[in-house]
Amino acid sequence: MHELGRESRIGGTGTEKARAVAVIDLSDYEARKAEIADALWQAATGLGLFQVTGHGIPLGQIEEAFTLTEAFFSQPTRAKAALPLRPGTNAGWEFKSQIRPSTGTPDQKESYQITRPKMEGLWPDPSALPGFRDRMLAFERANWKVAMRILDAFALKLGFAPDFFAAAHDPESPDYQSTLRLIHYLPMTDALPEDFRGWRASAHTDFDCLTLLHQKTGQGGLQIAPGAEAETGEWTPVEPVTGVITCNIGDMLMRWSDDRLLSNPHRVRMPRRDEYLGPRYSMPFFAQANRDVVLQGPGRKYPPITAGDYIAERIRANYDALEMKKE
Ligand SMILES: O=C(O)CCC(=O)C(=O)O
Ligand SMILES: [Fe+2]
Repeated sequence: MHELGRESRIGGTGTEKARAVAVIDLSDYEARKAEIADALWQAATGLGLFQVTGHGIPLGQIEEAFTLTEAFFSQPTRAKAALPLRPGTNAGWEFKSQIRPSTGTPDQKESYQITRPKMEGLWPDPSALPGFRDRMLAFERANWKVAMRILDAFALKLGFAPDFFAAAHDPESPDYQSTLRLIHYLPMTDALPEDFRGWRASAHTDFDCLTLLHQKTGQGGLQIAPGAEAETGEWTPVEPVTGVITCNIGDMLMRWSDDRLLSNPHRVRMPRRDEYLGPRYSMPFFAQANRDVVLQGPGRKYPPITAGDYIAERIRANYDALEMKKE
């Protein structure tokens, strides 16, 4: 698949290049829909990444989710290992197991993923983390609502009916495959010189339609490179601000929009020795159409494929690229 060919060419270090990242206010959405849709479209067809404010998720709810995330990862390894990532799903805990074709090295992180229909037996012990399950499910739903609002603006521009994307991401369906991922990037306080050479998350594009990423003020490192610039290596830093949601287009929506909305490579670099060396926490929500939904763009540029088959193909292509790297 062509997305993968690109991913395996973008693993170099590159340079930094400042570019404006659009910050779009979503408040008073119904009354300002046309104007907001214009701003979202412009950003999503350009850099493929933008930030939103006025999204309706209270700051207190985001901060509470970060606090629960830190509490989750501070549990003993044995408690987390009892909730292992289930193969073929985005549900459960993993430690340094995500290897990207861009570098062939594991991301220096642990993560815990919540995908509604796949969580049986994968919730932490409520006596260790009271309220975790209910609060995280409420946070997941709050993110879903923001994602559906943004996707609705794209539907308007693409000529799809209102609520087209909400139906495609129906959370009550057993085929629901949108995911809230909690991430803990390891601290670098006691790191050896060679540890600074790796990546917290090496360059990749997301598989989904739209990613909503929560970052924390002071815990930076995210960079994006639009289009061909990933290959020439000019990466733009994205400022982390607690409460501001960073959004990027994923491969599924790029295909579904006949390549009009752009899924661009991004990565999380290691801190430099003179920067903040503590842990980094982030919480991306991946809006990914339900498995049974058929993806077909308005201009029919690509043959129809179900979202389930599309993801399976992407996972297989990633695996093959990694096998080639080993040879
Ligand atoms: O943690 C971040 O800032 C980005 C994470 C990311 O790109 C991903 O998990 O796909
Ligand atoms: Fe990503």
